[in-house]
Order: sequence, then structure tokens, then C-alpha cells
Amino acid sequence: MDKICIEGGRPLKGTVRISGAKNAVLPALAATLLTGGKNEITNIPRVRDVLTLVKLLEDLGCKTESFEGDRIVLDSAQIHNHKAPYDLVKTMRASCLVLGPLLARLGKAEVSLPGGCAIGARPIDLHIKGLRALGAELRIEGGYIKGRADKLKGARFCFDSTTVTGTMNVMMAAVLADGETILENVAREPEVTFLADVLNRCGAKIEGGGTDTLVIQGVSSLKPIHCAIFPDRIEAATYMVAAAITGGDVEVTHCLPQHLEPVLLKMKEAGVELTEGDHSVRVRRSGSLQPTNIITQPYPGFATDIQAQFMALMTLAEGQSVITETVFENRFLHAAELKRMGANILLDGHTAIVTGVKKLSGAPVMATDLRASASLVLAGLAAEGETVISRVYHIDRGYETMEDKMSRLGAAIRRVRA
Ligand SMILES: CC(=O)N[C@H]1[C@@H](OP(=O)(O)OP(=O)(O)OC[C@H]2O[C@@H](n3ccc(=O)[nH]c3=O)[C@H](O)[C@@H]2O)O[C@H](CO)[C@@H](O)[C@@H]1O
Ligand SMILES: C=C(OP(=O)(O)O)C(=O)O
Repeated sequence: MDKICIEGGRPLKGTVRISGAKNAVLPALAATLLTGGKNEITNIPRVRDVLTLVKLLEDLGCKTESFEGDRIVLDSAQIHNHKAPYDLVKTMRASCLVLGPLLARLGKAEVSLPGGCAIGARPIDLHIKGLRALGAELRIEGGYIKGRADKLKGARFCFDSTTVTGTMNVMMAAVLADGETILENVAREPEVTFLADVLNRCGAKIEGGGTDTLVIQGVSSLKPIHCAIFPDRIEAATYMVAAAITGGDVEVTHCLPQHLEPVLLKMKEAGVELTEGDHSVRVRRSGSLQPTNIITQPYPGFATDIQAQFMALMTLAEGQSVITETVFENRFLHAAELKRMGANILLDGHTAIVTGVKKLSGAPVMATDLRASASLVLAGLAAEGETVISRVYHIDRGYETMEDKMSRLGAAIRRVRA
């Protein structure tokens, strides 16, 4: 298994270009199952999850006509298989996004219960409830969700709590259902709104993207997708923290600051200097870091996917920060690894009390999930001495060429291949 080695203590300087959003491209790829032609998606990040989902779509019958650079042309005219097998689904949460489209397009689906980051139980009961409301018959058998739907019918459904991929799954099924569907208490993340826009440009009739209620008029077919993926807000936030934690000066370009408001606010509170452009943020820090408290929330709150990176930053603040994780019940696995580097973190249920220390020291640490891994890279960049991070396949799931981007900013970081 590959490792990443970092010699810390160098302030990062320069410009970094943000890639397309992993959590936006995955639903857009799954949505190609709903159309019956040549779909074209650009600004795709070359990350492991994308490659895995493309493989899964090919297994279902899609044909990759070309996948060069950041552009894919995927023909979904012939879908001959309705089974998403364990081997392809186990590593990635987003693979469950084929369930709604398969039911809508083929009237049947067998999808292995999804994997993804081990940050909580992550049930998919709300996906199932929503699809059942549209008339699908679903059961869990042998580790698979098995479903049939002769014809999906529009319905009114209220999610018990908000779910990002759950909203996407039910929305994708509803666009080809008979009649009107009203989905209440839906997720408002930009990735959900983007998916609704992409589908609308294919002929779907979805109103309410970005609000907590979606009203969907079913249509009989969709034209192929042509879309460009918007910038990854989590990657952007990660590089902003990299600049801040190393006391550097970095221009983060090709990003959308409006997707990052709570993070920008907290960085300012922490004493980081920010200069915002329309599609960029310059991040500088010369003074000390101040402690700040954060509470993760669904969008537009502070994203849980940035909690681990922010915790790394707060380990070096002058004082005590309280970090509360409300979205996932087990998303503090990075705390134990940060402590190996000298951080002072006390966990109490959903809360982490982080008391800033003067310095972190390089250490061997283990990546446990995607954003936890990013937080260890960030801590390693700031630490004295060498940090060796193992199990970095987690990073490869969601960050495009992270070592190259960090190296270009002046980090002493290298991958040791197994
Ligand atoms: C591929 C992708 O886009 N992943 C993102 C997506 O994950 P994902 O879509 O899995 O996250 P959800 O929004 O569904 O999860 C939110 C909470 O709802 C719970 N829940 C969810 C579904 C369900 O049927 N029942 C249930 O109880 C989950 O366990 C969790 O506690 O949104 C998360 C929250 O912003 C992000 O951290 C992930 O990066
Ligand atoms: C948790 C994440 O991914 P997944 O939902 O695929 O596990 C993430 O992107 O931070």
C-alpha cells in the first residue's frame, strides 16, 4: 500500500487550481443511466471514486466512448444489466446512486449495500422509504437491495432527516415517474441543486432546487446530459487550510467562494487573512491562529467534510476550540492520529475539545477515511520533522493529484509506492 511522506515546516506559497467536485460528478455520472444516448461531462476530477463509478456503469451496459483529460463521453443507450455487484460498490457510498435510475429506467435493480467512509452507520433506510413511496418494491437480501417497479408513480414524501444521496436517488427516480412528486425536507447541498439543474437541461421538470422542497413533474424520457462539473468546495477548503496551517500565502483558484461561506467566516475568526475574488480566494497567515468553535451542519452550515481539516488547523491555535460533529456519529477517527503528532484533543461524544499546542511533531500515522487523511496531510505540512501517512488509498478516492498540487506550492511531500 502506498504511503505519503511529508517533511513539515514549509510555508506554502503560490497558486492552486481546484478540480471539479467529486460529490457532483458522481451523481451526474449515475444520472446518465436515465438518458438513452451520448452523455458528455467535463471538468471531471480524475479520482478513484470516479473511475470506480465509470467501471460500474460500464458493467451495467454503458459504453465509454472516450475518457481523456477531464472529459468523458458515455453512451447509455443499452443498459443490459441491473446488478451493481459488491466488488464495485463496497468502496464507495455514491454507488448507491444507481438504485433510483435503474428502477426508473429498467424497472428493476439489485444494488449491493454501499461502502464509503467508515464515519458512522450510514443506513440507506431513507432512500428505500422514498423509493417505496414512488411505488417501488424493495427488500434487502444477502447484502443487496433488490427492487422492482413496474411503473413508478409520483407521490408526496417527506424525508425524516435530510440526506444528500437519498435526495438525489429519489429525485432521479421521480423524474421518470408518472405524475407529480413532492419531496419535502430535502438536502440543499450545491451538489443536489446542480443535479436538479443538469436533469432539467435534459428535459426533466424539477422545481425548488436549493430549497427544502422539490416539486417534480414526471416526463417520459430525457435527452443526454451535457454538463461541466463545478469546483470542489471540499478540496478548495482543504487547500485554504493548508495555506493557513503553514503560515503561507496561497491563491486558491477556480473555486466558488459562495459555496464556502461558513468556512471563510471561521478562517477569518481564526485570524487568517482572506481576499475573495469571484472564483478565487487568496489565503495568507502571518500572525498567530485564534481558536474557534465549529458545529457541523447540513448545507448551508459548516460541512462535515471539512471538520477533520479544521480540527488539524485548531490544534495549533492559541487556546481552546470546541468542535461538534452533528452529521455523522463516528467522524473523529483523525483525532487519535493527530494526538500521535502532539495535538491535545479530548473527545466527549459528539464533541472534540482541541487545546492548541505550540508545535506538532512528525510521526507515522494512519489514514482512516478520506477527510481524516487530508487532515493528517495538513498536520504533517505544519509539523516539525517527518510524517509518514499509510493507507493513502483513502486520499486517492477524492483528491486529484494531491501530492503534485502540494509540491507545486512548495511542500516537501512525496508518495512512496508499495
Ligand atoms: C458521495 C457523497 O455525496 N457523499 C457525501 C454525502 O454522503 P451521504 O449522502 O451518505 O450523507 P447523508 O446526507 O445521507 O447522511 C447524513 C446523515 O443521515 C443519515 N442517513 C442517511 C441516509 C439514510 O437513508 N438514513 C440515514 O440515517 C446518515 O447516517 C448521516 O448521519 O453527504 C454527506 C453529508 O454532507 C457528506 O459527508 C458525504 O461526503
Ligand atoms: C464522506 C465522503 O465520501 P463518501 O460519502 O463517498 O464516503 C467524503 O467525500 O468526504
